[in-house]
Amino acid sequence: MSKRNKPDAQSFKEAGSSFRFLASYAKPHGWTFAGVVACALLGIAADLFQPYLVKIAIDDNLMIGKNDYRAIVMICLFYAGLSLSSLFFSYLQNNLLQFAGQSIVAKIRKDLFAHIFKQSMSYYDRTPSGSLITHVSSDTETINTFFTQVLLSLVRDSMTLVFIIVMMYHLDPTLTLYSMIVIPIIVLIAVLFRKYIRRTYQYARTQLSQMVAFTAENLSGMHLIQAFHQEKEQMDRFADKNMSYLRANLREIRMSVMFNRSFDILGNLSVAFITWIGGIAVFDKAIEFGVLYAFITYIRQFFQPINNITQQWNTLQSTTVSLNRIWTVFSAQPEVSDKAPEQLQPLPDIQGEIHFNHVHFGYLQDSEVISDLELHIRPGEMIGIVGTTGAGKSSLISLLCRFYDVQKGSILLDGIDIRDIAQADLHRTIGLVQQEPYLYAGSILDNVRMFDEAISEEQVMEACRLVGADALISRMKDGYATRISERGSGLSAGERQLISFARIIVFQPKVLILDEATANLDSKTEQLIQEALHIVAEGRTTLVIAHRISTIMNADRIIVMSQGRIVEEGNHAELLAQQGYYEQLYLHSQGHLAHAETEPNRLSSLG
Ligand SMILES: Nc1ncnc2c1ncn2[C@@H]1O[C@H](COP(=O)(O)OP(=O)(O)OP(=O)(O)O)[C@@H](O)[C@H]1O
Repeated sequence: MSKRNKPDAQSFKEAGSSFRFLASYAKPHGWTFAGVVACALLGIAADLFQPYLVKIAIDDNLMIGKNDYRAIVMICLFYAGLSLSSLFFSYLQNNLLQFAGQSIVAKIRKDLFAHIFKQSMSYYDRTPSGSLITHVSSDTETINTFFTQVLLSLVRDSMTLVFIIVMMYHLDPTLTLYSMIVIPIIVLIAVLFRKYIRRTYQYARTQLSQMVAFTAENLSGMHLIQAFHQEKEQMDRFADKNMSYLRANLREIRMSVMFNRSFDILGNLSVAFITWIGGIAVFDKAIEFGVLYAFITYIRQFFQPINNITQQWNTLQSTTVSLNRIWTVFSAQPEVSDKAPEQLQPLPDIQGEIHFNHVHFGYLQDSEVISDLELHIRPGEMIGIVGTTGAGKSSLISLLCRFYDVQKGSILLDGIDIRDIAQADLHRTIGLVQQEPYLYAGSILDNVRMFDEAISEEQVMEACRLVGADALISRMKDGYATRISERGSGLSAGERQLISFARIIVFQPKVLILDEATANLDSKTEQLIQEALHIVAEGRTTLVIAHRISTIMNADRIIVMSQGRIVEEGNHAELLAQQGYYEQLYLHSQGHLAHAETEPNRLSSLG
């Protein structure tokens, strides 16, 4: 075995941990599994007693010319009874196992979804959403197959094997020993194929997950793809991935077929071998004919469970792979987490004072995007944030929302370090409106109150009236009950924005953040949004990131950022008077490009 393929202690440890994790989910269903084992035992006994009944009929009746019709009829009735009981127990066993398997998987899926939700933004930065979809959907489904197929086969078929060996030994120990010659060959074939099947299976799963991830990414970026006429390129890339998955699947199937056929051949050879050895024994009168008949029936039945167990090998491989992937998700600890409850500070009546206290932050080690940033915001103040692309404006907001933790320095809300506040409390205090507000598939009413039934329809209508969205909602076919589809398609950018403003009014956060909220709007809609913004910002500390200077011209204070630092600060008039970067941005936004270009390009040379 090459060094690369050698399972190291770590991989055994991981497989052990993930199966222990699965066992913890299976534990509450212990009694159901006990029921499954009991049903399997009774079903197998009913099955395996049947050849023995025929042996009794042959050796104790037919072969000795007893001609006891009553005994033959009784044997036949008993035989039929055993068949029916076997059917009944197998039905019961399947149902119990399905119940346990489905319940376990539903619980894992629920916990997995909750665990993914707990992760910090950095986790989503490095984990493609497509792979998370695969974990929640198909990986959990594989675990279900493990319970309903693999476990069923392991329980039922391994018990069948033991029963058959016991019955064969009872009939004739010598023939049993001859039959057992095949066992080392079976082990050899299993070991030989094991390594290859595992590798091909893992490869196929990786191809599938790449294809799903690619599909998910394309669906979320569909606007961009169509706008840039990227359909053909994306189709070609998809076709490549699809083809790789097809090839990987075919390779895996080829391996499985070879594996299964090897067992069939082995089974047929064993029957021929036993017929030969057993036939000689019958000629020599060493055994009775009925014994040989029962023996051949058992040896045929002997290969069935072995074949079943080995057929489950693929599923076992896939379960290991899926389980490891799910386990990896469960092992991920959120980088941003709440302190112990006793260390958390309660949020009293928040005033909305914010202090960025010499904050340093970078997404990657040794690459700061916020450098020693110091900013003090008074309660109720409206702050405009402008700056060049990549200056760190959105990162600053992400830090305030605690999507990431600062690396040095601190952020204080009313004097409390936000790391000492429960995230749920912090997020209730801060309202975030983004350039593309997220809307759920549902009614307008539910979108404004975010499915919180405690918020009445009147409150929602009042909020919409305040931000000027009421008139447009009333014009819609079903008013507030109008259903909007995923991400709010069917509504204009301005309408989506107004709905997200109404949300702010309803949830009453003390701090309001608008991240480029008016960037996508035409000037008429922007005017509408500006008016709504003034209403929404009333009595709240407000931070507005804007590309258009017009959005923040009236802010109490404007900060200009570049390369993670504040380079200018003041109100609109003060900043213009400084004739610095702000003035340049202002001239750009006013369309005075010619003037701006005569100036040295100070914005891009900042830092
Ligand atoms: N999730 C992320 N992972 C790694 N780097 C990031 C991430 N988000 C932003 N950055 C980088 O951090 C820097 C600051 O980005 P940020 O989005 O804060 O700038 P910005 O001022 O909001 O820019 P824009 O006006 O273009 O939105 C940029 O260099 C950007 O590439």
